Amino acid sequence: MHHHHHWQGLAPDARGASVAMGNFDGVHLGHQSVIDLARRTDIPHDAPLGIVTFEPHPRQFFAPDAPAFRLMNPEARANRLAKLGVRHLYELPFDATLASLSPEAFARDVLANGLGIAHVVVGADFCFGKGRSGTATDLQTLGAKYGFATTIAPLLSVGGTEVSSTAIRTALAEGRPRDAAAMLGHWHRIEGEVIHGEKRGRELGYPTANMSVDGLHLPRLGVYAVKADILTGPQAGSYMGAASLGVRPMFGVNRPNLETFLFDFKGDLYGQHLSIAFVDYLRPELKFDGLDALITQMDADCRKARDILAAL
Ligand SMILES: Cc1cc2nc3c(=O)[nH]c(=O)nc-3n(C[C@H](O)[C@H](O)[C@H](O)COP(=O)(O)O)c2cc1C
Ligand SMILES: Nc1ncnc2c1ncn2[C@@H]1O[C@H](COP(=O)(O)OP(=O)(O)O)[C@@H](O)[C@H]1O
Repeated sequence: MHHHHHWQGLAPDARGASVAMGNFDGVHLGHQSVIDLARRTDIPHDAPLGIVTFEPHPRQFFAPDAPAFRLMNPEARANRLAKLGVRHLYELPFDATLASLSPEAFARDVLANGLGIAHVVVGADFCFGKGRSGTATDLQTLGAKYGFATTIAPLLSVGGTEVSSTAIRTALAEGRPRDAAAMLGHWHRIEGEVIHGEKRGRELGYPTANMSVDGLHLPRLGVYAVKADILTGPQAGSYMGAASLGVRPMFGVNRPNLETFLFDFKGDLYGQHLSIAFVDYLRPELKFDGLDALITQMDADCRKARDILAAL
């Protein structure tokens, strides 16, 4: 995967390319259809498939203090896109200059003259340019004027709900990870490095690999049945587990994090990269009357999670 961060310096590989454009937060089924259309469209130069996206997410740029809403961090997004065969990722730095471009200036200066793309695919709800004033059909009109083809991908529905990053956020916030997965086309995952915690898990008989969830949209806080993939290190592989997403009310008020106990695993995970897939919501976090009660409940959580995961 090649990352290209600057459009003004010209990214030569985008000359004649077919690109999919959007925020791709979550890389859900709608995004996958946009990418498929970009891939399938014959283009004269046989240029590799590209993505044009924005970093930071435009919403983050306009409301930096709003609650974190991203489904995945930029690294996880890049990894997921790479798995779909994307070779070139054009991450346009979303700043005051880019935000102030009119739809026409964006199409002309960024897409046509800057990147030099031959073909762009966007979802039907794509908006662009100052004040989000340009629509997908405006892009088509501007493409005809400045020399690139535009394909508009229809929106998808799953189970009667239009697939969108917003609908996925809602499903996750309501503790419905399977509904989110149906729209994503894959399990919702949180990926990151294992960090040090309070060293309390091992005392309880449940060591937990801790991960930061800062900057991410939070699924409903509580205990989940999860699939856990160790991505790096000598013990890389797939495991099942039970995880707690939250503030650990047993132990005071803490910053939310994700703590995963991996079944049938022994070893050192500090510094390794983990990908945790949310499969089922089991229960809210609770403040128990003593550690024994917590441990008894964790035993029950793990039995339940094993049953659920064995049935996948
Ligand atoms: C399956 C499971 C269930 C948990 N349930 C709760 C809970 O109900 N209340 C709570 O305060 N913490 C809960 N925790 C979080 C533990 O408090 C936390 O993992 C433990 O304190 C270890 O922290 P440490 O990794 O920082 O040492 C749970 C953890 C797991 C793995
Ligand atoms: N089955 C397991 N699941 C999760 N972590 C494990 C497991 N076995 C060993 N570990 C190790 O133990 C650490 C967690 O132990 P814990 O006492 O909770 O420490 P911390 O508070 O630093 O998270 C993990 O980061 C990992 O290195």
